Amino acid sequence: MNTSIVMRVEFNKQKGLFAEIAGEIGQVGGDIVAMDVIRAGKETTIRDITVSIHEASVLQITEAVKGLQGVKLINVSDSTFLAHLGGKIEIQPKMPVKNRDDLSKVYTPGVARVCMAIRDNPSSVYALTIKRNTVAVVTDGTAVLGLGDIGPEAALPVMEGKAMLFKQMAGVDAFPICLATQDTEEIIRTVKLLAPGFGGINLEDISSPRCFEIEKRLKQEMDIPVFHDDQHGTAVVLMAGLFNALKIVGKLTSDIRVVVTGIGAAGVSIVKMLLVAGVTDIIAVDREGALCRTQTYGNPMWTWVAQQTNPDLREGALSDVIGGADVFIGVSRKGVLKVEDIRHMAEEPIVFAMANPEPEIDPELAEPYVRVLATGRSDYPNQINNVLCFPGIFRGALDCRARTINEEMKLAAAYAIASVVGDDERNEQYIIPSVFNDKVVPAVRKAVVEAAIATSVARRIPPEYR
Ligand SMILES: NC(=O)C1=CN([C@@H]2O[C@H](COP(=O)(O)OP(=O)(O)OC[C@H]3O[C@@H](n4cnc5c(N)ncnc54)[C@H](O)[C@@H]3O)[C@@H](O)[C@H]2O)C=CC1
Ligand SMILES: CC(=O)C(=O)O
Ligand SMILES: [Mg+2]
Repeated sequence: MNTSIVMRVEFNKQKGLFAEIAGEIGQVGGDIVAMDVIRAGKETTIRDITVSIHEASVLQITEAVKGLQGVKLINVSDSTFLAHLGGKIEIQPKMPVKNRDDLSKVYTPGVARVCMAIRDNPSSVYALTIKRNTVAVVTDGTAVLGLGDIGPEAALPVMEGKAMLFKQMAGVDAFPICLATQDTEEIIRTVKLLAPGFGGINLEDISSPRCFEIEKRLKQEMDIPVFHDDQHGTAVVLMAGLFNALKIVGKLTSDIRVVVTGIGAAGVSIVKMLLVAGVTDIIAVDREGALCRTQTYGNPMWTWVAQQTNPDLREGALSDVIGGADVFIGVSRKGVLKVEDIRHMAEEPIVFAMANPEPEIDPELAEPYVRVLATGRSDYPNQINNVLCFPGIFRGALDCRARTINEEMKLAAAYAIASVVGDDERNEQYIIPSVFNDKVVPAVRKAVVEAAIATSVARRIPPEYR
């Protein structure tokens, strides 16, 4: 991914040094996009040079400029880091507190009457506080993006980012909560203790298999919606892309064979959604090869998946079981899928290579052999990213005060995302709407509310349905 950096340099004007600086920047793939003169002396000048450059080359470019004779590199600022200075979100009051009268309403003594009203009628907390619009984004920092166990502090920028997107895309007030524990029971207890202030819980970047137990228990033991984004957000968006890809190749969910590789947080949820959507021929593959009900596994989720899938009891590595598959779905790691594997798939293969940041196969290698290709990346068409799901799904769940987010609501969200791509727009390069398409959140919200009402998990009927 490219970033933009600003390099403040001082150099002698007379010696053609700027050309040398520009040359070095160009050598390492940097693109000068702006330049500001900060000080222009008789002999020397100080300039801010703004450069667009691949993130991986930032160090190289600074070393190259530092190494030039007669050039002093005063400072380098990276726009990505600048965007994070002091954090990315804040709390804003809804009204100013200008005088004693205001103060006595929003705080003591007036607030006491509101507190007692909630004590007497606990459900009025939804009407009289932020609870109706709040989501806790909870992590323990153990599976952050594709970075692994980097700890709760290092996870905070991602959780702030999620909170930002919740607000910008769906008006949801989300709070980043990074827990200093990896103990399943402690996480469950802590989230339950936090619940009074929240209308929903978005679990994020908690490693598998602990994430399954944590989510299951919280769903059982709390009456607000709990949603593990890496499992279900990914599965919902993947299904949306799959529905549209199948329309392009003219195949039905009931007729396809799907190979899912990487049976972790995302993979398990994807298998569950494929089953709910009517796919019967699924082969789940992890490091040890195809999961098969003839085997026993230490991971109870693998045992469950093995029992629900692989009807022909196939065994072996990915390359042994991919022959004849209509669809490959990867949520594992870079390089797992080979061109040879794709060549053994059925006609018009569909490949979702979603490992971040590097997909299961280099898109350029795969492209000549596939009919539809999707990745998790923003620099290729068909980006599968859970940001298409979580803002709208929580907007809908909060608006109808759903007690849970069930399979029907997830499937409805997937169809809603797919429907944003019109029949006349859909093609191999466009199976999934952009994350900035403003039709996505309203479509997902509507579908989720309707599914919640239909399955009797809504505790409030929004005005438009009364
Ligand atoms: N595009 C998107 O929206 C999303 C992409 N992802 C990506 O999907 C990947 C998996 O994420 P999670 O499910 O959260 O991680 P996870 O750690 O829970 O699961 C990964 C699974 O892949 C398996 N695996 C690793 N190497 C393998 C190999 N060579 N062959 C077969 N299986 C292998 C692991 O054993 C594990 O079961 C990551 O790269 C992540 O960044 C995850 C969520 C959203
Ligand atoms: C996108 C996301 O949530 C992840 O990669 O973990
Ligand atoms: Mg995540």
